[in-house]
Amino acid sequence: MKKNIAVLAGDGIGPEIMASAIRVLKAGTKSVSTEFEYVEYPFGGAGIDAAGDPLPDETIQACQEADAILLGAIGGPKWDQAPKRPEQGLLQLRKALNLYANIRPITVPDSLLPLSPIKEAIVKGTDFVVVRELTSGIYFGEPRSLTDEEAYDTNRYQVHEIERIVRKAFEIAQGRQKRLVSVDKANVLATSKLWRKTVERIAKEYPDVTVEHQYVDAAAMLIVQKPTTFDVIVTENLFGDILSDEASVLPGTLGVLPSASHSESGVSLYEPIHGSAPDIAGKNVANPVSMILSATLMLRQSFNMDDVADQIEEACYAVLNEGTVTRDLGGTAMTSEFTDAVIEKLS
Ligand SMILES: NC(=O)c1ccc[n+]([C@@H]2O[C@H](COP(=O)([O-])OP(=O)(O)OC[C@H]3O[C@@H](n4cnc5c(N)ncnc54)[C@H](O)[C@@H]3O)[C@@H](O)[C@H]2O)c1
Ligand SMILES: CC(C)[C@H](C(=O)O)[C@@H](O)C(=O)O
Ligand SMILES: [Mg+2]
Repeated sequence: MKKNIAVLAGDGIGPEIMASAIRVLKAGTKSVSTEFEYVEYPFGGAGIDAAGDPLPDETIQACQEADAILLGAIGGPKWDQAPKRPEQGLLQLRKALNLYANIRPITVPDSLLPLSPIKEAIVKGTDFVVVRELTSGIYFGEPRSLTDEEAYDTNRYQVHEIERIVRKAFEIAQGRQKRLVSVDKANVLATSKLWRKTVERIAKEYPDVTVEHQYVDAAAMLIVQKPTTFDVIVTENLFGDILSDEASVLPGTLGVLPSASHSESGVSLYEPIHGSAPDIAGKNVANPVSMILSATLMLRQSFNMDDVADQIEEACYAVLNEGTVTRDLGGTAMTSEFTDAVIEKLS
């Protein structure tokens, strides 16, 4: 059996961490019967440079036909003034593929406890999932306007968009600790009032899951104050973006956090939660764990290959445990050295 993986390495550290993840994937899957074919397509700033568009036609078509998509990261100062920025290409891709459910697991493996900036007593055992709505809300709402005098965006949610992400979160909670926290700003926002009402209604379909509502400002505090109290968090697009970056303080770096994005029935996309890190790009110092773990999410969620995913994850954690860590975690390992060490564990 052959699986076609569309590879969108993107910009900045994207190509560096993608090269690492693909090397690890090749090592981890070398003795399985499934054959993986990795084909690169231009995307983001690299898409603008190659084809004048952050999401060239060839790229979107290849993504639609692929068995899974691996995405590195996009963006950077080079394209900040471009008529269509790399970030627009990313939003367009998510929308075109209907990737409404962005799953962001936040874990702090024991190997990272000594490196976390937060006290071990607080952070030990952190293991929760942010279920972020990804194709609606203020990112996509119309009208929007920008002049020198005034600017506005529109936060809009239709009830069916809330229903499907909330159901997804309940299903994920059912497979975990059965505790769901819905994060909103229902004391102020109309969208959040509809969100909360919808969660209350859908909750009746999942009586085995306990539900709590938190305002986003309080949730932002609790994530770093009592991270182990969370199991599954469901929230709208913008809040999910912000809270998941905040949660990277728990493991100590954005460089270890992966994500998976799913539609109702089409292809899924796997990408780190962080960006292209222009400040460290091209230096072989980026932490590739976020991309490697995104690849393991692909193995699990698109191909049911839990065994290989387990082996790769264990290899990563073993290497971290030995103190081979990149600069973001206070170490000196280069991206390629870390990758070599993971591959050695797999062989
Ligand atoms: N999904 C995406 O492709 C995505 C996500 C977020 C931001 N962006 C874009 O990336 C560009 C840079 O944004 P930013 O600087 O605000 O955020 P960023 O996530 O790129 O970087 C924030 C900080 O985290 C560090 N960091 C991120 N990933 C790392 C890794 N793997 N290893 C080590 N350190 C890492 C960076 O060096 C930087 O100090 C912008 O153009 C932004 O729009 C893209
Ligand atoms: C680059 C940007 C559009 C994107 C987002 O806000 O969704 C990023 O921050 C992310 O988290 O993937
Ligand atoms: Mg983000």
